Amino acid sequence: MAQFYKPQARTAKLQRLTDQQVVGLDHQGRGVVRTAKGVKFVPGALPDERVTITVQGKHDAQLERIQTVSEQRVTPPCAFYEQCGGCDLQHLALAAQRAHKQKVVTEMLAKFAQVEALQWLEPLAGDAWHYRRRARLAVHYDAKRQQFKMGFRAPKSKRITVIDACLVLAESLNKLIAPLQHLLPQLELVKQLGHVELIEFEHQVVVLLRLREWPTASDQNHLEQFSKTYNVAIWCDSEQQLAPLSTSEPLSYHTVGLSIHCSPTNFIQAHRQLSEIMVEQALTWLDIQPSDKVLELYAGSGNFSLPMALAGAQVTAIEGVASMVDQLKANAHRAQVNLAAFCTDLEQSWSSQAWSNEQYTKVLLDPARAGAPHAIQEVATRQPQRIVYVSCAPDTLARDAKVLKESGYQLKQAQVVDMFPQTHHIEVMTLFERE
Ligand SMILES: C[S@@+](CC[C@H](N)C(=O)[O-])C[C@H]1O[C@@H](n2cnc3c(N)ncnc32)[C@H](O)[C@@H]1O
Repeated sequence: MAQFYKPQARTAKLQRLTDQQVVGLDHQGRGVVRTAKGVKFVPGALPDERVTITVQGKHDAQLERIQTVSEQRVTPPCAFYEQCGGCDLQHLALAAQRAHKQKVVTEMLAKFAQVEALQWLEPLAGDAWHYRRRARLAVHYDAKRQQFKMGFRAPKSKRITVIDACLVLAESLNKLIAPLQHLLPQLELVKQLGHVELIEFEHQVVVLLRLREWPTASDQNHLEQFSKTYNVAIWCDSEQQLAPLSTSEPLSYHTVGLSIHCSPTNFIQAHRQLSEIMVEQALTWLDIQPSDKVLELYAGSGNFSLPMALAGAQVTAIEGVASMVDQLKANAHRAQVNLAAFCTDLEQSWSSQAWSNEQYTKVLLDPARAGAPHAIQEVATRQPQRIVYVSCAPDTLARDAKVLKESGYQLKQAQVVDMFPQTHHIEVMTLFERE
């Protein structure tokens, strides 16, 4: 029989390093340690601490022991903190979290764009606990063992950390977790459940079940009962349809000056207080006048565009998801404001888009984490007076800020929005003006 050479499986050697100095925090909230063998990133470690670490790869290391504890270290109050991948900065005092976020943005702007803000405003801050109005819970059902798991993913893993409460979720959502853990394994649909979303709207809390098929009559009865007991609307999103199982109040969220109707699958800003405060700040920075023609990019269902139109500007809103553009148009019609909305992929050439030939005085953009690599070039060539760029990723903001700087814009103001307390995620607003 032919024999083949089989290389031995390589087992990574774990190296333990004691008494290491933590010199900073990176943009993912990990402690930075400079060892003789290069920089290592250590989740859980804080600047000014001396620590023992186990090196786990070229750049990764695990925190084993803290010899000297930072004055900024606090005890994480969440029982699942060690296993859950959700909040990775609970061990850092809140003021230090905010200062760290501002530092990360400052450094990225300097390093990648050679841009410095003329003025940093104090972070926009709200509740630091029970603030999140939307959560997606991962689920897994092991049919053999009849074991159901629902929770958040563990750090850097597909493993689910089962939870019965979450300290950053709005109370209206938090109180549903334990009852859902009890209900869902009893239903037939548990075998085909993709995930569960909990969303707090203005007048209605929604439990959204992602399924392959519509629930059976028996499951519908159980869910109906749950809906009455906990005063929530159950929505199902199957391959065939997205609809509430029974009656649901119209779904809406409040922004400056009006309520915006939306669907449970539409994007809404995470923090239940800060979304509206952030919109107010954008309106102030843009200094909206009735003579303004404003272009809003990545507009969602109109969180910024509708208040700008209510303030009297002529607004053109662009969004890539058709259902959100439909919502935006319906909301504009309801509010009787001067607003045009178009469904366009902003990362494709704008040359065939009639709306792009208009002259705009001001631009607001709020892209997803990928930023706006193409759109920012298009904006820069049009030379609006003011640009407000809202970002949830400082690295792509810095990349796009470089384009604005090279096109004659100055970064006048910047402000961290503490949209995701207890996590390393950063939201920041910036105001650019033509020099
Ligand atoms: C961070 S959300 C902001 C939504 C809105 N500004 C708000 O406050 O609710 C980003 C939005 O950009 C949209 N989007 C992402 N990539 C896009 C693209 N290439 N073209 C157009 N829209 C896009 C998403 O669908 C999402 O609605």
